[in-house]
Amino acid sequence: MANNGNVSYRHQRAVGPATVLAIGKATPPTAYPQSEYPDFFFDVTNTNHKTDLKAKFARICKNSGINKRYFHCTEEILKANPSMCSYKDPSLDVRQDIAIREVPRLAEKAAVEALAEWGQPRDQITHVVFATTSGVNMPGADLTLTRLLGLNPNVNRTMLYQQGCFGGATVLRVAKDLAENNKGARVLTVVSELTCVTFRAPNEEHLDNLVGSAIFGDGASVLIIGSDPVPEVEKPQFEIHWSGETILPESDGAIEGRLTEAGLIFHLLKDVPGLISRNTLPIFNKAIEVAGSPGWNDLFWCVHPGGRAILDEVAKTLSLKPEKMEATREILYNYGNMSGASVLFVLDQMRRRSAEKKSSTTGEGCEWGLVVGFGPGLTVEVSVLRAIATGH
Ligand SMILES: CC(=O)CC(=O)SCCNC(=O)CCNC(=O)[C@H](O)C(C)(C)COP(=O)(O)OP(=O)(O)OC[C@H]1O[C@@H](n2cnc3c(N)ncnc32)[C@H](O)[C@@H]1OP(=O)(O)O
Repeated sequence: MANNGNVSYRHQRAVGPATVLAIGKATPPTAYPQSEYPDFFFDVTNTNHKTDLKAKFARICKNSGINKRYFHCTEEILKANPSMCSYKDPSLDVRQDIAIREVPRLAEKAAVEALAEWGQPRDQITHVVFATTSGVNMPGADLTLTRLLGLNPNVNRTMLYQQGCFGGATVLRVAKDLAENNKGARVLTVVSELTCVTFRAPNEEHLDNLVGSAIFGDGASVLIIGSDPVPEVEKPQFEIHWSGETILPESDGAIEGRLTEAGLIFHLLKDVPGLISRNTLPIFNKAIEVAGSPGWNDLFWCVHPGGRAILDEVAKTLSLKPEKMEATREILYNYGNMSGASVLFVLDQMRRRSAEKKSSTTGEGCEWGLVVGFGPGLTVEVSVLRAIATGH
């Protein structure tokens, strides 16, 4: 009897590792140049009289490594919702109204791109894993997206709210387990983030909010993940060989968010870059064992572009060559920090750069690479990916 049970379990599982079969991404249509953002931000929040604060904000924007960001909340939307433009007026209802409607819509845009690349019928999607830190409701954004896309109502859904910025790596971990443990599974893996929940006026007493206002942006990314790709039909981009997460020591309160009547209020300690760079070696070392522990510069790197200083510190600690962070810095430059969606934009950038440069693998010539997310906890979440040979 026991043997029969084992055999039946084995048949339910896939043979090979989970693979990334397609990647789609989306932003709202309106881009805001970072050089013009201080004027926009202080105008729309009626705070131009705070000249010192504005000068400091302009300095932070200039040093952010960001060229532009995309926002759903245009001047018109913000002016129509003045409570969002105050520092802490009650505004949760207004913010929730926007997030509940727009988070799945932005995800839909990214999903349509991913589904087109994948090229298979939508009813072959067996699972949806959806993460967002932007709003919360029942039933969740996963159900709305399932309806918007016309997926099978029997699709197995997992909704992850309030993961913060490590959500992009969490969805990879969850999708990997689903794909490998359910033969034939095709997992629509989604992160969609909007700053409508955090946008607020600047305040001298809350300088970490000022930093957030200089770096956060809107975006959604969707991956299709499955094991045992159908030869000649599905085109795997990366294999996922290991995923895990850790809580960094002595990091309580370093990144926090609290959902309040005034929306989501963020707190960031100044030492976030130091805390991350000083404490991530153990999880990186553990992760790369699966790849035979190659050198840091032998890997390709997809890091959550949380802030320029974090990337600088991580690169310095690991003595990474400048090119190792280029894909990550390009996403920071072109989109800012889109919370959990960002690191999956970086993964897309990695394969695009590899194609443009005719690299021998989808990881710019490297066989192995890391996807690194971090966020509240401080939590660091890592996946080890194996790139696919391109034939060049
Ligand atoms: C949401 C999630 O779950 C996950 C996330 O991604 S959370 C976001 C994580 N990102 C961060 O924490 C940002 C890390 N910081 C940075 O990248 C850089 O500080 C920056 C790009 C924002 C600015 O860089 P910079 O201008 O070169 O220099 P830096 O000295 O660091 O900061 C500029 C000013 O902001 C202040 N500042 C920076 N971080 C601050 C913080 N967390 N709280 C309060 N003040 C802060 C500095 O004290 C400094 O003030 P002065 O000008 O008065 O000296």
